Amino acid sequence: MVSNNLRAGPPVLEVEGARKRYGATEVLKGVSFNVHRGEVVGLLGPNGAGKSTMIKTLTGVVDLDGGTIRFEGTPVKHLGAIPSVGVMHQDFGVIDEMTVLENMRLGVPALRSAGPLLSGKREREAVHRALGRVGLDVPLGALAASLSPAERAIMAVARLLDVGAQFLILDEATANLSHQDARRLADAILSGAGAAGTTVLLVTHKLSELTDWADRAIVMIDGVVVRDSHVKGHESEIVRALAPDVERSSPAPDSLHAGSSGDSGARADTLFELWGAGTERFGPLTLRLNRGEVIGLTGAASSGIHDIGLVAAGVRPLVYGERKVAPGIRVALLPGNRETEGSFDDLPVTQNMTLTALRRWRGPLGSMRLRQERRDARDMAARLRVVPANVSISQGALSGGNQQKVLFGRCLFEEADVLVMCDPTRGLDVRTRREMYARIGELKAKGVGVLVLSSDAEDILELCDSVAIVEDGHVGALEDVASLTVSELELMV
Ligand SMILES: Nc1ncnc2c1ncn2[C@@H]1O[C@H](COP(=O)(O)OP(=O)(O)OP(=O)(O)O)[C@@H](O)[C@H]1O
Repeated sequence: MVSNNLRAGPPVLEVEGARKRYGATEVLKGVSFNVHRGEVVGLLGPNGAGKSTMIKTLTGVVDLDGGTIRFEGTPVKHLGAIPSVGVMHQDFGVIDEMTVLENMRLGVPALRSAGPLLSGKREREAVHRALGRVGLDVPLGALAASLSPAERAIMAVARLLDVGAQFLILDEATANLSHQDARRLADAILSGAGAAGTTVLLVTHKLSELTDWADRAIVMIDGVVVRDSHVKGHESEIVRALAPDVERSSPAPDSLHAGSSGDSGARADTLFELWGAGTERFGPLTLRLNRGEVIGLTGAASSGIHDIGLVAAGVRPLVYGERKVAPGIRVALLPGNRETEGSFDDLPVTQNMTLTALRRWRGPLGSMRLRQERRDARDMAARLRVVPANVSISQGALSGGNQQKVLFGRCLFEEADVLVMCDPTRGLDVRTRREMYARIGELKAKGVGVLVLSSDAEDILELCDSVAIVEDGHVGALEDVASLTVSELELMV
């Protein structure tokens, strides 16, 4: 796919011996690396390795305790105020309620006519030019909310490049994008007019993005850089550095699908149905989920798949159609957007894990068995390898991937018959992703029915028996996953 034609120039960014601790926890233990002009460098590492902390020190969100940062040869405290540095996070910094034009002109000096009056014409021309540079053709009056995820991301890049950014830090910015959308974004950044000198530092867990896009990979583990090499020709060594035991811990496809073969004791009775169901965002959808079955619905995050998840879990009401849950069946939800839908930063990890299953720890007189609750949370954290393993700390002190493990632990505590999982592996490292697949395989083998709503092709291929594509809220026919390859699925989404 795209490649940055320019040969790597001198180092733009040099980080030497970066150290950072949060209280007693030393998170960065002397991190050193550099990034050359025109390079695309992937910063990778397991959940909790310190990648976000490294980016936060680079962008000035938190201060380093020790070490140095040099930008274009000059020592700096951080890169936060340097105009040629642009940072993009998962939400792209786009405001949904504003138009494309308004988003593009946010925070930049207004273009005026001769006097103090704003020149609408000059503003529109400037935005047209900026969007043209990244090949984005969207109406300037359209609300950002109406754009596809790829368009929103590309618009955000256009805005950064327009204000002179040449060094882009993408901090898991592609986590919510499908493979195809991430490619479009890469194309926009690296193939856009004048993009030859653009340098990219890319934090990602998606190995496909690394191989598609990056020249070099820096692997961090436990606060230090353990590997720094070109990507091409070193792919398997990079995977091994990231997850030494991934092959061993990877579940065999047969064990993942044991539930549907009937040899696991799972019965093929119906747990849950949607009949001609829909809201203003999707539908009509008819779907039947049986015991031990995993059904996937895939499409871009904006396609309505998460809305289907909320409706399926009974969290959001249907506008039309019917949702039928067999008597006594419990449905648990892993929400798609933990930041706004169910992760409570200020509450301890224990409560984040247990809050939807408190009945488990209720004593005979209704009082809570708090010690048992904490003990169970500690066991669950150990089982899911939450790091750090201290369940008394606040959820907000965990890395994103570890927060996701806590929410998965919450689903497991619910002992539900139906699990509705929206983008279950978002932000998970390679090994943890494999472990989650294995855990879901175990649930399936026990007869739990799982509905996976994911824009990640690997989730669908590893977990699901059948899949339907969702496009602009329209749900296609269910297809047998066994007949699909990764690339076929990626092309479909
Ligand atoms: N505000 C905080 N207070 C205390 N500890 C923190 C805080 N933020 C992060 N940590 C700890 O620092 C370590 C590194 O976290 P960081 O978010 O940098 O990891 P990461 O590599 O980005 O992980 P992920 O891939 O899961 O996003 C973790 O152990 C985390 O618990």
